[in-house]
Amino acid sequence: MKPCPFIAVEGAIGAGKTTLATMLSDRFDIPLLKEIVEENPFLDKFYQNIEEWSFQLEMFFLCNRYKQLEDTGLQYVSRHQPVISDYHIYKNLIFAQRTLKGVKLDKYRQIYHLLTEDLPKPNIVIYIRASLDTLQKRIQMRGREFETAIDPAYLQQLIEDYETAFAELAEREPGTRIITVNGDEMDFVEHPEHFEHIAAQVKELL
Ligand SMILES: Nc1ncnc2c1ncn2[C@@H]1O[C@H](COP(=O)(O)OP(=O)(O)O)[C@@H](O)[C@H]1O
Ligand SMILES: Nc1nc2c(ncn2[C@H]2C[C@H](O)[C@@H](COP(=O)(O)O)O2)c(=O)[nH]1
Repeated sequence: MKPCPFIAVEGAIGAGKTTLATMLSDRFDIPLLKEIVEENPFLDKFYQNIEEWSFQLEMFFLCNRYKQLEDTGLQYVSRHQPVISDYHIYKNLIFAQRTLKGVKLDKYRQIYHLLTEDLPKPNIVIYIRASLDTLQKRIQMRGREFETAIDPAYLQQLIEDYETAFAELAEREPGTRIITVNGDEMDFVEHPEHFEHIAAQVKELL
């Protein structure tokens, strides 16, 4: 018997996670867990001064996701009900390792491992890989005011961090099915056939 699907859609900022997760949720009638972004009180300040605000921001994301995934475990996973989210908890570490240093990073890592060790983990991960150019265009298209301050060098580093992190995840968790989507070529917003191609791969795993 196939395990009950817990699907996470991942990729760097603007890769299309929320868009694709929403489309898949609609297609397969699976409840969607969405990241809360607009109510985040630190994002604006963070992009103005990363060093000053990174610890507060990373802890805020970690605590929010912890609560959401704890609820997900109770509501869906432990009841063998499928669920899809537009993030994987692992992204906390990807970002924190880029934005924190020294003692703060050590403390954060300890808290991260403590909080996440018994959280439900996705068994299907859709990783949208996209170039800097694509991410910048999509971030601009989305038009969030605070993201106009994102430094292209930061975004490029995140792209590389994601690549390393997902290669590590594949090695560490061979049981997790990872579907990699070429986000530069797959325009699942404008081209229905591109979405169908992804949906067919997901359907095989359900
Ligand atoms: N594959 C795609 N092709 C074209 N536009 C896309 C694609 N994926 C997302 N978009 C657009 O890019 C913007 C960012 O997408 P979003 O899903 O919010 O990204 P993320 O959740 O990864 O940050 C949105 O305006 C969305 O409509
Ligand atoms: N420093 C961090 N920033 C994060 C984290 N998760 C999300 N974000 C930022 C990136 C975007 O500006 C915004 C929304 O994220 P999307 O990828 O959904 O566009 O929040 C994090 O853990 N740390």
